[in-house]
Amino acid sequence: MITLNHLEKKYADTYAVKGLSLTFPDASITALLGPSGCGKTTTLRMINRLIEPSGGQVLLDGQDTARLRPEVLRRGIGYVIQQIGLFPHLSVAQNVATVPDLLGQNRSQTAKRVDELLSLVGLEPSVYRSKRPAELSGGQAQRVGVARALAADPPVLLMDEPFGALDPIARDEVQERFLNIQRELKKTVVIVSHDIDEALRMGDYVALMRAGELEQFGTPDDLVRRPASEFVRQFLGDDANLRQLAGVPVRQFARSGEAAGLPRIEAGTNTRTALALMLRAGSERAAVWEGERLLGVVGFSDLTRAEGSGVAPAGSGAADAAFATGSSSSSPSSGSSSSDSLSSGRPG
Ligand SMILES: Nc1ncnc2c1ncn2[C@@H]1O[C@H](COP(=O)(O)OP(=O)(O)OP(=O)(O)O)[C@@H](O)[C@H]1O
Repeated sequence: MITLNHLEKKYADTYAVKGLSLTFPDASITALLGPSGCGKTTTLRMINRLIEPSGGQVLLDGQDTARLRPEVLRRGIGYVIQQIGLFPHLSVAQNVATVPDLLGQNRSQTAKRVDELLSLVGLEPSVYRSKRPAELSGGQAQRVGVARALAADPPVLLMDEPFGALDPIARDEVQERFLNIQRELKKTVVIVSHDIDEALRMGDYVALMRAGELEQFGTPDDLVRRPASEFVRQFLGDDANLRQLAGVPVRQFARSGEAAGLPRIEAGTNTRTALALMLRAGSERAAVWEGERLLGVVGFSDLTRAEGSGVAPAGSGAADAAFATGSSSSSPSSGSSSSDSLSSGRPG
């Protein structure tokens, strides 16, 4: 658990971060969100002591990080940044293995782990392990960066706009992959973002900052439905409900029911996309699968009446708007069934 205790950073007579007290819950993703210059990166870099605080404390599992040697501290903290900084002269595999190699870990075990991690981030090891960074696309390089940060198996992962350089489609995919990885690895993750969609989608919790201070901490639902101030409401914008719906995986709506013959939908598919896919398939219900495991079924009306779930408030229009992003000319009961479009909707 990471706790910030009246954390401060002052440059000359201006505070970049001021009196920040906040706990990042274990095994969860917390998004640090806020306008440019509000102190997100400074906060993140005070956690791994790339920036030394001017006041206050960072506690890691109750221990004051100021008392640890920075290099010892950083061994337990992965760090992913937008400019990934892969070593150009090393292969992808060597880049991922940087920390395990530094720590003198067993070579063959490391090689196995590197392959596992490359597969996890969606890079086929046999294709990518020998490539040089210059041969990768931006998105592939960022995946290698994530794999490298995970290679040392740190309990804590700090990510500073890790997907910022990606185009929207690639970003969607890498975010989804990361969420899948996180469901398995359950790291304590702090992710800096100024992208509201990303924060609402990725964050189990969101810490919204303003001018170096904390404006609100809560679940995405808290911020969207119970904004603590006019600033929060305005920052999230009028379409916050719709955005949140876009960030909610359809697994949240899966319930027991007869799944035989229903088109398949991957559990990680976001609700807005799920609605569009069901429309396209002309099916009012779909079976929700998590890989090989059937989670249950979901009905069109469950998604369009998301208000009951605490996802979108009644009368928000969120569900209607989500509906319209699909195929607005067809109705759920029209059109031919195409389970292919459902099952190929999103990587599981
Ligand atoms: N080395 C420095 N010297 C002086 N001021 C600094 C320094 N580093 C950051 N600042 C100031 O501290 C404030 C917070 O910066 P920080 O980079 O943490 O913001 P941010 O929220 O991450 O912004 P962005 O989203 O634009 O990256 C800014 O006003 C910035 O100008």
